[in-house]
Amino acid sequence: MSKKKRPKQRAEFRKNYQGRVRTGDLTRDFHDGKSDQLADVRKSERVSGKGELTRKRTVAEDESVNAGAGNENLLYGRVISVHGLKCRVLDDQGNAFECAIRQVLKSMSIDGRTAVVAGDRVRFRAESSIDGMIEQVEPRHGIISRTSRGQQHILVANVDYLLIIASAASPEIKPVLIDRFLLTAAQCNVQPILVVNKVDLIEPVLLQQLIGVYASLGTRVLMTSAETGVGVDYLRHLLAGKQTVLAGQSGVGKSSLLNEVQPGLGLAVGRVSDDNDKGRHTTTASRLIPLDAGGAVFDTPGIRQFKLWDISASEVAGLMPDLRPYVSACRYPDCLHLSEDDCAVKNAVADGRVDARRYDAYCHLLENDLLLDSI
Ligand SMILES: Nc1nc2c(ncn2[C@@H]2O[C@H](COP(=O)(O)OP(=O)(O)OP(=O)(O)O)[C@@H](O)[C@H]2O)c(=O)[nH]1
Ligand SMILES: [Zn+2]
Repeated sequence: MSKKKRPKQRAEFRKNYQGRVRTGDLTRDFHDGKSDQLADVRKSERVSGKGELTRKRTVAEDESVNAGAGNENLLYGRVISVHGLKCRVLDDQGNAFECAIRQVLKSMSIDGRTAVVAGDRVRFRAESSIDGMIEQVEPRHGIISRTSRGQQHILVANVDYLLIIASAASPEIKPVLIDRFLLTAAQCNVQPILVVNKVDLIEPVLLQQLIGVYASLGTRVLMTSAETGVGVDYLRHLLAGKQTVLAGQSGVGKSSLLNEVQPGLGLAVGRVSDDNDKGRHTTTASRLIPLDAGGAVFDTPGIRQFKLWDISASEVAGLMPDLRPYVSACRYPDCLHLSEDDCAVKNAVADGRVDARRYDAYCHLLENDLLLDSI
């Protein structure tokens, strides 16, 4: 085989391999947090030389050999963060490695920046106890991204849940922030979970109306207290085996809740300053927190407070499940449902088919987040 033909063949191998294996054993096992077990299964099948899995894996090995290295000694890991050409990777035992990216992976991506992204499941070669080389990247699902100058920039991949944490008090609950995160979840096709923490600070009945609105949209809503432990068991149960990204402003209790979900984590907890009712961003670096029950929580400052980067004003109503049914009935295809005549969304609000508070939320999002930016 001539050297020139190799990249094409590799691409074909990759295509076949991805199509047949990705949605099956590798990805699922990772989500179940059973990669050690999987490694054992593979080892035994390698010995027996039989079975589907062995055959598929051989293709993968060929691919790696083509890339210039065998993969018997590759470790599984998850990328925590990417800094230029280096990635910080956590292996399945929780050891951290600084990894470079194999050139062939870089050249396969159209945009060099997305060859490897935070959240990626990778196989890498340990070159010392702290350094390594990423050889393979598993296919992605649940991508949270933004687009800048026409290019998609992935912030984190392989996300099952966007955990939107708000606090009932101190800082006070801000529905606008919740709405913004919900839109992002809808746009990225990631399931949102709304957690209202610090319920020990108020009469829970005061939250009933707000929670009712979100629950009626089909959003899962939990009330928790890191202080008293209310709702923590259920949260732990939900997060088990899933890849979760945290969102929520500073001081709402993200670290405190995680410390309760997994006792012994010992994450630093900040103090909400009295003067402005804001937290202080105790946590500034990206972190990946593997959970004992499988899965992991991904916490990165860039995502916690993100804005509506990629959503245009005309898309918002279509991303709100209660407004969506009326959008296509509008007279003008580019209707913003604000001041246009004979607007189906406004008519639905007028006769009570859409909750007026939700329409207010819609106007607020548009006016504060989107229209101002574009003026
Ligand atoms: N009363 C009460 N206080 C809480 C609760 N959860 C957290 N706190 C307090 O709120 C403050 C902020 O908590 P953190 O866990 O640091 O909040 P965070 O969201 O991780 O903040 P950043 O790291 O700045 O983003 C601390 O003083 C916590 O003790 C709760 O359920 N009830
Ligand atoms: Zn309209």
